[in-house]
Amino acid sequence: MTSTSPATCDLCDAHKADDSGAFRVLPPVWRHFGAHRSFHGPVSTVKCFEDNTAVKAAVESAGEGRVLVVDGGGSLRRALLGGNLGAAAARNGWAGVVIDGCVRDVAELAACEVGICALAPVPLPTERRGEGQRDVAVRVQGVWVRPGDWLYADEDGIVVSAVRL
Ligand SMILES: O=C([O-])CC(=O)C(=O)O
Repeated sequence: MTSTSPATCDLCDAHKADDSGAFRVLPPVWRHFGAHRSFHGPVSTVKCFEDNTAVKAAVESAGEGRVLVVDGGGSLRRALLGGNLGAAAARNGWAGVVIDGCVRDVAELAACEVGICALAPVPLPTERRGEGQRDVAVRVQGVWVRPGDWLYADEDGIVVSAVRL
């Protein structure tokens, strides 16, 4: 799955003149934590803040090759995904998880056969209060990402498109 992902640089070469908003490049703030450094797929979203209830529910459901984009409000205080949820994402067929927020269990995540991008590691987990929204339009680092968009990630960065590229 991952070896066939188009390179983000090639996608940007092809779409660099696209000013329609259909093709978007996320700001370069991401670190890779999963075993897959190149991944792509249609987007499903979670919007939450320092509560990973909805992230847990999502990665414990069938991923079907999708990329879960988590708008965590950029919080650096709590980890929205760790080794258990990373393993669940891999087991349930998610292509990747992109978290505008933090992760933990870095060594365990490195062994998860899935793409995982986040801002940083932090060891403090969330407290689950049942909050969070699923499959709403989110803003990730200032860029709109919508369910059904296509996301492409590799070591050069992350791009999002309204259509499959
Ligand atoms: O359960 C959590 O909140 C995060 C975590 O540590 C894991 O996924 O293993």
